[in-house]
Formats: sequence, C-alpha cells, structure tokens
Amino acid sequence: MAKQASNGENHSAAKPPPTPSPLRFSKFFQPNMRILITGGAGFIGSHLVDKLMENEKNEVIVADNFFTGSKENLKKWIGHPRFELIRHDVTEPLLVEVDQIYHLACPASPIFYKYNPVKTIKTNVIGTLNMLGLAKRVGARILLTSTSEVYGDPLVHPQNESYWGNVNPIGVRSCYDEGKRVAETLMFDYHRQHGIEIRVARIFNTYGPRMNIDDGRVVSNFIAQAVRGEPLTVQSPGTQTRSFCYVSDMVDGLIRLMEGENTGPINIGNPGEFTMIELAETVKELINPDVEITMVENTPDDPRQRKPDITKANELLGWEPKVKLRDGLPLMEDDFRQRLSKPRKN
Ligand SMILES: NC(=O)c1ccc[n+]([C@@H]2O[C@H](COP(=O)([O-])OP(=O)(O)OC[C@H]3O[C@@H](n4cnc5c(N)ncnc54)[C@H](O)[C@@H]3O)[C@@H](O)[C@H]2O)c1
Ligand SMILES: O=C(O)[C@H]1O[C@H](OP(=O)(O)OP(=O)(O)OC[C@H]2O[C@@H](n3ccc(=O)[nH]c3=O)[C@H](O)[C@@H]2O)[C@H](O)[C@@H](O)[C@@H]1O
Repeated sequence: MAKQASNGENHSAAKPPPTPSPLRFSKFFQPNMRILITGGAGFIGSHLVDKLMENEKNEVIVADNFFTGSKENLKKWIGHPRFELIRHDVTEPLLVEVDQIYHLACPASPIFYKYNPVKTIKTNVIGTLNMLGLAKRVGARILLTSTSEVYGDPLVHPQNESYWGNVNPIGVRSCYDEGKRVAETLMFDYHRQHGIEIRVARIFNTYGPRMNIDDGRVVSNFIAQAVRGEPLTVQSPGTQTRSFCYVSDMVDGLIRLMEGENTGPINIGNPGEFTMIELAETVKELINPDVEITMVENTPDDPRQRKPDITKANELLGWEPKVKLRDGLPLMEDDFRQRLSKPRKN
C-alpha cells in the first residue's frame, strides 16, 4: 500500500489509494513515469514540461485547450517520442493512462479569467472533478496549482497556510479565487473519501519568459511597456504589494511537492515584497530609464498586500527561491525583446 502523505493535520479517515493501472503490471511495462500536465501549453506549464522532459524516464502528455496557452511554447517537444500534445478542454472527461497529473489548466491572468467567468468556474470545478476522476480511475497522484488568491484581500500578513482567507464570494474575481477554493476542497474530499494521493500548491505571483506579451499581469505589462517605450501603467493606489517568484524556482518547488510526502497546501512563492510603484521604478531603472510611470484606475477587489510565509515549503520540501527580482527581470526582458523584435540599443 502506498504511503499516505501528510499536511501535518489528522487525515486518519483517509482510505488507501486505489491500485495503479493494470498496464503497470503488463509484461510490456517500461519503468517510465507517464505524466499528464493539464494547461501545459501555458506559461508555467511549458516550463514544467521542459524540466520534466530532461529526465529520460519521463513521458509527458499535455492536455490544453489553447485558451491562453500556445503550441509555440512547446514547439521544441512536438514530434519527440516521449511527448504528446492533446487539444482537450478539461471540462470534458479525459481517458489516458498516467502515473502523475499536474493539474494547471485554468486562465490565470485577471483579464482572461474575468473574460468568461462562468467558463473559469467550470474549469476550476468541473475540470478539477474530471482530473480527480481520472486520478481515481488510474491510481495517479495529482497536484493542483492553487493560488495565493485563496487568501483574498488578506487580513494576515505574511500569509501562512493556516489562514482561511478574506474572499468576496460574489465579486468579479470570485470565479477564480472561489473556483480555486472549491478545487482545493475537491482535492481534499477525494483524498479523504477515495484515498487519492493529492498535492496542493498555493502559487504566488510568478513571472518569467513566455508570459503572453499582452497577458495583462503586472510584470509582463511593465516589461512590454518598457521595451516598447510606453508609460508604465501603475494601477492606483500603487502602494498595493506583491511578491514575485521567478518561473524556474516555481517549477523546482512544484516538482519537489509532487515527489515529496506532504499533501499541502503549501505556499510556493518568493517572499521579497514590492509595491507596484517600486516594481515600476525597478523596471524603469533596469530596462528603460526614459519611460514615464503613470497612475491608472484599478479594478475591484484588488488585494492590497500579498507575501508568502514559506516556512512550510522550506521545512517540508527543502525549497526556497534562488532568483531575485533584479536578476529575473533582465532574463524576461531578453525574451520580450526577441518576441517584440526590439533588440537592445548598445
Ligand atoms: N502565474 C502565476 O502567477 C500563478 C499564480 C497562482 C496560480 N497560478 C496557477 O498556475 C496555473 C498556470 O498558470 P499560468 O500563469 O501558466 O497561466 P497560463 O494562462 O499561461 O496557463 C494556463 C493554461 O491552461 C490552459 N487552459 C485554460 N483553460 C483550460 C481548459 N478549460 N482546458 C484545458 N486547458 C485550459 C490555457 O490554454 C493555458 O495553456 C493556473 O492554474 C493558475 O491558476 C499561476
Ligand atoms: O499569484 C497569485 O496568486 C495570483 O496573482 C495574480 O493576480 P494579481 O496579483 O492580481 O496579478 P496582476 O494582474 O499581475 O496584478 C498585480 C498588481 O499589479 C497591479 N497592476 C497590474 C497591471 C498593470 O498594468 N499595472 C498594475 O499596477 C494590479 O492592480 C495588482 O495590484 C495572477 O493573475 C493570478 O493568476 C494568480 O493566481
């Protein structure tokens, strides 16, 4: 019987996990790990694919509906014998035989998740139910990429995993933050009721190459604006804070969580905290000192502060972020300059 993971709380009612797929016992079985990544054509997902494909024992299957992701992000793997790409919407059931599921599928930028909020809810709830059903059928371990948005506009700072959050259930962000909260509930109910091996990561603002140029999130907006020579749009009041994690650190944390023995939820993020004005000033200094910083209107329910307490990730996964914001921004600038055809002036 597989060892039960722990989040430090009492889940003694958890049933043992179902036995793995009979294919694992077939005489043709290769000792490879077959891994499904939903949302693998997106920003974080495609970096996760790159890292998992480095291990020759891994076979990777990506299922993505290309709403915010693209084949371009995966072009180096298309045609590779250990890689498969499926156009699939997770709100529909998926029948594949896998050992692990990284469940990332969900639009992440506020402009995209608010574009079709009902679809965002369906993706979080029905999509997560479908992936849990798949995990149950084949005995796979499943990791959900939840979010710091489950803490809402937090009244506890920095946020640790035991904080239950301050979320508006009927606001314009609810499709995403309440959707992820239900997704977490489903994960733990499948764990307790069916013995599914689960992992829940609460990801804090992540940035890096391959973010959509017009993604709408703050780091990609400021870098695209600086490279184009346009004003950096700080949404008022500009004193709101975020903590930014470079994508390679994030991928390392997600893999450690999947491979470790703890269910989570575990915060994965970089505790370096910046106001949006500080971020704009840093981008201006590093990328284009000639651009202006302009104040624009904000959107409703924007969290006023956000910073992860990563004690748990540190103690349970031996994880901490390595890339500082000042080192990560130039790496992202290179990628944006290339895609925008705006080389550096010497
Ligand atoms: N980037 C961050 O700062 C951040 C922070 C917290 C949580 N997360 C979570 O991490 C995951 C990945 O985020 P990202 O930044 O890479 O976003 P992204 O938008 O780049 O990637 C999401 C991917 O999911 C796909 N997708 C969306 N709906 C789908 C559906 N119904 N069926 C199949 N595929 C679908 C998209 O096409 C895209 O490829 C998301 O679950 C997000 O909620 C990200
Ligand atoms: O990390 C998280 O948990 C969540 O964080 C983000 O949500 P948010 O922090 O609102 O991300 P942004 O849209 O990048 O906004 C960050 C801050 O920058 C500000 N902002 C945004 C864009 C801009 O051009 N200017 C600007 O000042 C916003 O008002 C906000 O205060 C992501 O979009 C979610 O996918 C993710 O789940």
